[in-house]
Amino acid sequence: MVRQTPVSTLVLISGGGSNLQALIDESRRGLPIAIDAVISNEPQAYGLVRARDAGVATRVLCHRGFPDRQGFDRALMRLIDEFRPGLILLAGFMRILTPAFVARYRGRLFNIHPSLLPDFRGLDTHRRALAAGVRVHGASVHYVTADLDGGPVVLQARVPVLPGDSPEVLSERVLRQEHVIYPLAVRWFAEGRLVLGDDGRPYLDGQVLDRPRLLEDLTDRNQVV
Ligand SMILES: Nc1nc2c(c(=O)[nH]1)N[C@@H](CN(C=O)c1ccc(C(=O)N[C@@H](CCC(=O)O)C(=O)O)cc1)CN2
Ligand SMILES: NCC(=O)N[C@@H]1O[C@H](COP(=O)([O-])[O-])[C@@H](O)[C@H]1O
Repeated sequence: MVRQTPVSTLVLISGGGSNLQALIDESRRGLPIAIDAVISNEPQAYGLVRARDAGVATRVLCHRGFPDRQGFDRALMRLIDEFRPGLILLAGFMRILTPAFVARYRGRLFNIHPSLLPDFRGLDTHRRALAAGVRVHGASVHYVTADLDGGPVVLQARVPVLPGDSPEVLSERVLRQEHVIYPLAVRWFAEGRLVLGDDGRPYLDGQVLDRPRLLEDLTDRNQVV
């Protein structure tokens, strides 16, 4: 049974918000989520402008105002819980979250990461991929756990690394794929098709995802939102 009621959703950002914009756009085209608020740890994040232009509530919680990571995360949890979301999406959110935070939102907390995990966890992925000489790069949607960028990956998209690519050119090629796979994975969750099992493994339509689905392998392309 595919759930149809839009899932209340919060999106956490730190920067430009292009993935946020893709989620806003797709929610207007039928993606069954209701983005109730966007929260940024950076007051100047352009994603806040995107949210306001879309009529989405915004909140700023600057991490610099807290003595430690735990204090910031406690305040962030209080703020999030005011909205009682069914889904929390990290979209260019640049803070490592504490184990208490990820435990509270287990199974309904996702991130979009600009590499083919488990390769290139962390930051600066495009420069590192070029330095490593990989021929294929890409993006991953994963559940967020205490293991930084180590949570179960549910969907990936691959892009070629071309001769002469700079980190900026490569990041744009990856970003275009991010804007496809994030809304698709979110749709799977919002429709009740994607769950995180008690065993810590992801299940799609009742079948364990023992490896990420690849966008290019999805025969039913109209699954692509
Ligand atoms: N507990 C987890 N927290 C976060 C995860 C995760 O999987 N588990 N994903 C990251 C997203 N991310 C990469 O996709 C990422 C973001 C930030 C950092 C990082 O080193 N942050 C520094 C500050 C960097 C800065 O302010 O520019 C920090 O928090 O000290 C690494 C990976 C989101 N959180
Ligand atoms: N480690 C987290 C991370 O690097 N996230 C990455 O930040 C970029 C900007 O996103 P945005 O345009 O959606 O703000 C995106 O490529 C996203 O994957």
